[in-house]
Amino acid sequence: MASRNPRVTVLGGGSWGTTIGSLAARNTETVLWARNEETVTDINERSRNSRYLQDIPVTKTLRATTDLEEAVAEADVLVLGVPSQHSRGVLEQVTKHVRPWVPVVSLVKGLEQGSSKRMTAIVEEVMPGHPAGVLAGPNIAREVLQGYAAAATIAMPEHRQAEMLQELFRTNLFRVYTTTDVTGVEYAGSLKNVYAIAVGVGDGLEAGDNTRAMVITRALREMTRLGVSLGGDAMTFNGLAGMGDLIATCTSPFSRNRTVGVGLAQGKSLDQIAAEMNQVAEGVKTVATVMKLAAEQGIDLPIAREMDAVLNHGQPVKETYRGLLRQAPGHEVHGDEW
Ligand SMILES: NC(=O)C1=CN([C@@H]2O[C@H](COP(=O)(O)OP(=O)(O)OC[C@H]3O[C@@H](n4cnc5c(N)ncnc54)[C@H](O)[C@@H]3O)[C@@H](O)[C@H]2O)C=CC1
Ligand SMILES: O=C(CO)COP(=O)(O)O
Repeated sequence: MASRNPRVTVLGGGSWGTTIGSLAARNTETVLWARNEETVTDINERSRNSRYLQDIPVTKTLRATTDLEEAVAEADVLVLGVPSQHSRGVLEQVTKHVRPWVPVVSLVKGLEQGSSKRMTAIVEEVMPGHPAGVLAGPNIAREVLQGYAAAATIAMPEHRQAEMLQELFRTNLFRVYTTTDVTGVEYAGSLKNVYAIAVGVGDGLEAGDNTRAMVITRALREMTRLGVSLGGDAMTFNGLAGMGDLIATCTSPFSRNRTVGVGLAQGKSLDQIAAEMNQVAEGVKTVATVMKLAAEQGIDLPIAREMDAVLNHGQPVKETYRGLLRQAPGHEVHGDEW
């Protein structure tokens, strides 16, 4: 890393890219690349991103630009903050302008449709030689930006690099832990969205607090079974990126994924929900990929399967919990049942 203060460049001017940019700008020089001119002007002139984060102020020194080449050419650290289905395209645009040793930290909680790849695998493909990692945890953007205490974990293949990057993102109120389990953190972050939709469906059907706790707990088991079989560490799923984020996303009224589930239970169509929200809910597209990965691993994921049936195969939402309750429970820890 450079001897001057490292420059962080965040790609993506949505709610989370802006929030992470704001945190990093407290510690070091930070540039945010957004494609929307109004967002750039809003950040540069008013220290706001009102489109995504209403009137919550961002750090005054955070600078934004629509010029991708200018944003990345001098970067010492690249942060990927665009939704999963657009990440490859953005990385392809930036790769020729970035210096070869620059690490890439993904904020993305989704998998690429078709290839089923995690974002760090895409970085390795599109930007070979760049160290690739991920920052994830229970981090509802607006709460972090408002300054409520929160924590996340940064995963890099080399622990020393995770420790260096930790310093760029942490503040008194945003605690950044380190790990080398990139695979586990990425799968945990992506999988929890699918289960937040399931919990939203339960909440929308007014199924009650015990049901919510049951689904969250059994969801964690499903996430862990798939994530471990794909190479993640089981302990990661019990940590901030797993259990922590599952709790936040399944219970927060601000979660977009949970909101999708609530909307479906209220009889809204996916198009209607997407139009009302105007933000990404990664779990909607992740569920089919998760089913594909589970089939390849020979693992049954009953809760995810019900969400796939609702989202992709026209199953009426009211059938969801009926379907699950028909299954007999097995061994709590070792069983394959939900
Ligand atoms: N919002 C949150 O609380 C958190 C979000 N995340 C994850 O961060 C990632 C980004 O999500 P958000 O910022 O919340 O999304 P968002 O919906 O708030 O914003 C997405 C941003 O990406 C931009 N974008 C979309 N396609 C693009 C393209 N082809 N080129 C350039 N820019 C493009 C949009 O213009 C928008 O600025 C997602 O994977 C999400 O799961 C992770 C932690 C917290
Ligand atoms: O990842 C998040 C919180 O950690 C944000 O969740 P949603 O995308 O469901 O809003």
